[in-house]
Amino acid sequence: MLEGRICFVGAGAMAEAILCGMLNHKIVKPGQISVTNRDDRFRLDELVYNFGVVGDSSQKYRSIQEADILILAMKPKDISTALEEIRAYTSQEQLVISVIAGISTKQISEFLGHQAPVIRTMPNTSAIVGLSGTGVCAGEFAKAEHIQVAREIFEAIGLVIVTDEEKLDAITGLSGSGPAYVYYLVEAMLEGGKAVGLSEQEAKDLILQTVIGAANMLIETNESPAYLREKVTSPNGTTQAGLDVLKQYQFQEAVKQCVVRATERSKELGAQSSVTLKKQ
Ligand SMILES: NC(=O)C1=CN([C@@H]2O[C@H](COP(=O)(O)OP(=O)(O)OC[C@H]3O[C@@H](n4cnc5c(N)ncnc54)[C@H](O)[C@@H]3O)[C@@H](O)[C@H]2O)C=CC1
Ligand SMILES: O=C(O)[C@@H]1CCC=N1
Repeated sequence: MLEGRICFVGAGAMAEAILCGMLNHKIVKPGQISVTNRDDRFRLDELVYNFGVVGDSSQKYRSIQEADILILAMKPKDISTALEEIRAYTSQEQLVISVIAGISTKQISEFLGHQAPVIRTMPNTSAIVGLSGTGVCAGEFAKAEHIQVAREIFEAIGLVIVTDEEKLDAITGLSGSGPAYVYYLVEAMLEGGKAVGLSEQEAKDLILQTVIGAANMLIETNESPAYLREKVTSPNGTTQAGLDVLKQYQFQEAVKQCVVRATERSKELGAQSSVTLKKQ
């Protein structure tokens, strides 16, 4: 169990995924968690109703002030306004954990204007089912004990890799955004299944089992994806015919460039926020 109070600043999809994962894994009680956002009290009511957390918009600053851990979960474009509004209610005694794409620990410290320990993370929405892959790194003022707290939170919602901050943009482009790439593939396979005469339900059931089966094969056999692919591919068989079409459309290069571009975008989001900070 984690001790103390946790306050989410930003109460959208990612905040919900993390708090849902933490509660499912019972590392905190609902009463330890507060949720705050800019001004949408209906959204807070929804989280209070669904999870039993604390979400009284009239107590926003008090929730922030009384928190031991602040989890920053607003969009990168909103961080400067958000921290400008709340920084007077934050202190160096608090641990600040960010899930925001592209924003460095140094930028967060500059926005806060004090030396609170900052941990930058990049989870993904599979946190809801306890299967996030999360990259975690420490900022200048964070110590091993702070990494340990972040590890405890994010291990409750999946796998954690503690790493250097220079890798966080890459983790954002690979596994932060990664679930969307897999869903996109599933969408395409659904269309394929329907094009060859399966019903939507038949195609969906078979695709999901195929994705789960392939993921489990990768984990349990510890074989490379290339080796496992070759085992499926009989010479001149059906898989070979299908993969030839993927090659024709440069599937592997497209996916590689997708990760590269998403990583670049993470860096751009950070750079855009620095510009906002300088203008203040
Ligand atoms: N959705 C995803 O798959 C992932 C998102 N992230 C990161 O998580 C962060 C949040 O993303 P989502 O939850 O998807 O966004 P969202 O749009 O669902 O939620 C954003 C929340 O921030 C709040 N907010 C906006 N301005 C604010 C302000 N000035 N003060 C306080 N709260 C404010 C909004 O009211 C909303 O509750 C982003 O920075 C994103 O980069 C990280 C990993 C995965
Ligand atoms: O698309 C985004 O910017 C966020 C960050 C990682 C996943 N979603």
